[in-house]
Amino acid sequence: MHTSLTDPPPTGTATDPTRATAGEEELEDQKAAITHLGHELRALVEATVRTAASPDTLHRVADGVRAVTSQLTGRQRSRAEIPEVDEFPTGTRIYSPVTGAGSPLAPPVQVTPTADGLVGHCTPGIAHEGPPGYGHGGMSAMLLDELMGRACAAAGTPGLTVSLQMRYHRPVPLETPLRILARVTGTDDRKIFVSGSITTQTDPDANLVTADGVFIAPDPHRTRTLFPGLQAER
Ligand SMILES: CCCCCCCC(=O)SCCNC(=O)CCNC(=O)[C@H](O)C(C)(C)COP(=O)(O)OP(=O)(O)OC[C@H]1O[C@@H](n2cnc3c(N)ncnc32)[C@H](O)[C@@H]1OP(=O)(O)O
Repeated sequence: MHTSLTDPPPTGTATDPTRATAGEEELEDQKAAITHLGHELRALVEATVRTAASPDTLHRVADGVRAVTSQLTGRQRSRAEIPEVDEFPTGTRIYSPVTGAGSPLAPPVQVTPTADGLVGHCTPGIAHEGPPGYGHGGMSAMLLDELMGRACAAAGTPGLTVSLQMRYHRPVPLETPLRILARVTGTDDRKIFVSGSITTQTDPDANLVTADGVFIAPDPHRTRTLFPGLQAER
């Protein structure tokens, strides 16, 4: 299972049963619309980094994009605000630059639980290029950081990365379905030890990138200072 830029736009996302309120239908509509826009923006980003269009065309498109951007008016989300459609810290983050269906930066990774952690699937495009034809090393770190962080939350203890040790074994091919694994390997008080790997889906035994990370569950007394959006909305 993976998504690519050529897939049709996905519709909607999983429903959080704790949100069975009068606004649920509106939230689902909002998620579907955010997902639709994210899909089109990812296609724009990919077309932008692949095109060989003339300067005239690029200027014309840039003016068109500016006109489109100016339509996204009205209230803007503040820095610490958690979108109403999110299920922070354990579920969907719709604008995540890794998994967010609404983010033009995200491949986006589809995450599924496994027996002992999480598996992610995605197909990065040329927009995520480092060496010609291969993924950017920072992109691999971002994929693993997110999946490993989510593995902490899935194991019951959301945490923040304090250390991420990366090992790049082979270049990560672009436009190739990838598999990202993450699992918690141990805990010590607030410290959570996590490992992760990236392979292609067709050759899951050949590690391209591996990582070991330490995550820290924030001191419960400081969580609301770190994330004031939780205080306001949850
Ligand atoms: C919803 C899922 C989303 C997933 C997103 C992906 C994850 C992310 O990208 S998170 C963003 C990147 N990370 C950050 O911004 C974190 C920045 N760091 C911090 O804010 C703080 O270090 C914080 C809040 C995590 C911990 O601070 P604090 O509560 O003061 O912890 P502190 O008392 O210093 O350390 C706790 C323990 O961790 C240990 N520790 C701290 N840093 C490290 C480290 N780099 N390596 C190993 N151990 C460490 C300490 O030694 C201490 O251990 P012990 O209790 O045995 O002495």
